[in-house]
Amino acid sequence: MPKVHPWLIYRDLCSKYGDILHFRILGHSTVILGSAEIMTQYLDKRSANTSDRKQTPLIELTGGGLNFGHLPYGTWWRRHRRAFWQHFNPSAVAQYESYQHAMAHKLVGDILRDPLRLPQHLQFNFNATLMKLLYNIDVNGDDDKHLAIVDAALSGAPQGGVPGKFLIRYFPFLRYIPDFLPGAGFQKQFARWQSTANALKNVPFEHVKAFLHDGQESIIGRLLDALASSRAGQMSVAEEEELIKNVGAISFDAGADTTISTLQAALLALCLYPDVLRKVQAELDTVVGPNRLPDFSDSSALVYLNAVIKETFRWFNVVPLGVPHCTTADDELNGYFIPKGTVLLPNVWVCMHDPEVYDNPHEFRPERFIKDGQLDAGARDPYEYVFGFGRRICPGRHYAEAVIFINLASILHLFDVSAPRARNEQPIVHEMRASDGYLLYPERCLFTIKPRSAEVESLILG
Ligand code: HEM
Repeated sequence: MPKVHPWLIYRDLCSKYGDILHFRILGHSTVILGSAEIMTQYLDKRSANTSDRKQTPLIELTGGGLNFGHLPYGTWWRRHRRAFWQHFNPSAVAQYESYQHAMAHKLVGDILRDPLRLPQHLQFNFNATLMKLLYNIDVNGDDDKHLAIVDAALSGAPQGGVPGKFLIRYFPFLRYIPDFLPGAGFQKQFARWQSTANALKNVPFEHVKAFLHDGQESIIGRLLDALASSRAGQMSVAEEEELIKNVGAISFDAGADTTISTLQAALLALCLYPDVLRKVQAELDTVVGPNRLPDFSDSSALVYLNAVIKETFRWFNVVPLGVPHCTTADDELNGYFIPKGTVLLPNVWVCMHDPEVYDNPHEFRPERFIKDGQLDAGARDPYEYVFGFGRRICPGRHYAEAVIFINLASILHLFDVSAPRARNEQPIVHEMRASDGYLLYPERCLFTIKPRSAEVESLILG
């Protein structure tokens, strides 16, 4: 399997052999789905048989056991998903808006005080907001112990997804090699990752349990209350608690890197396309005006900003090959036999950069989503692809969209972003490089960020 930008290699192979591409490696079948039509046909419309996940010991070993996104399709996964969705469906997410708005205000204050640490401020904002909503924990500054737990826990799991990084993926018996043998240093690394994942699952959860009867409101508290009032359920208390812990922990594991990476990509795009930045700021000036920060109620009037967000999702796919699905039973797709257990990889990147659908797809051009002054309902909508498919579609998508909207609107209303300049005054060109694993991260993400006017400070500080 190609390790570097595999979506480009699959695109070339698919243009030669068709949009269903089959590989067989060490007895395991993998199918690449190479067009938007085939992804919708197979992963959305036939999701009863295409919603499983391939199991590998690496999930547990790298601490990914807390992420129910890895669970096989079945009752245990469904229960997690139902509990998660209760608190992340559109009307639940709407209840978090006032806190998200307050945290966006804090974010612009942090940027004003210390603009050089923009990526760290974005990370703090995302994790601190979730820590409050999930556990009612107020974090204190960057060196907060709960944030340290999140950071430590998120370092392991993505490593398990790096193709070829650990041979255990292909030879599971290697997991039993004792750690004192030469070459078995990975065992110590696995032990560390599992211990940090356990801390993320347990420490904030125990905090909620300790304060459960003090009338404090939080998502995990509400799930625990529901557990207390339905003791006659089908699951033991231990199972229920395990599920609740996982619902909390996955929000960081699945949500943080994806959302922060998308926000950074939007800012990066606006550095590279200053005309787009000027247009979005003109819109904010008209709709929001100089005397307040943007709010969620401005969203329907901020057509251009919403198009910028859609274009960011299209232009920069954080998960370019989606999260692999897997078939539960033998199947047939357009005349091809698909064995049970086949891994299905949707090449999301290719359908977001299809020149037949998006003219000049490598250009960042939000106008492609606007018609007659409104968002164009006829344009291919990135939200239908970048958040995955069928029964596995990302259940955190409404939360992610809200975070991205309010933070981006607030930053762009108050600050100018541009590429930093080298000593010879030339702008430092940003590079888009894939980080390890299946997540794309804009690397070398450097910005110059400055208040748009002298009034910004008083607006932020009130
Ligand atoms: C830009 C932001 C995000 C993107 C692009 C994104 C994308 C994805 C994708 C592609 C999947 C796999 C879907 C599939 O299997 O077809 C997924 C799964 C998931 N995401 Fe997100 N996500 C984002 C943010 C979030 C946030 C903020 C949360 C939580 C608050 C979240 C929670 C989840 C969960 C729980 C799953 C597992 C679903 C399952 O397997 O049933 N995501 N996401």
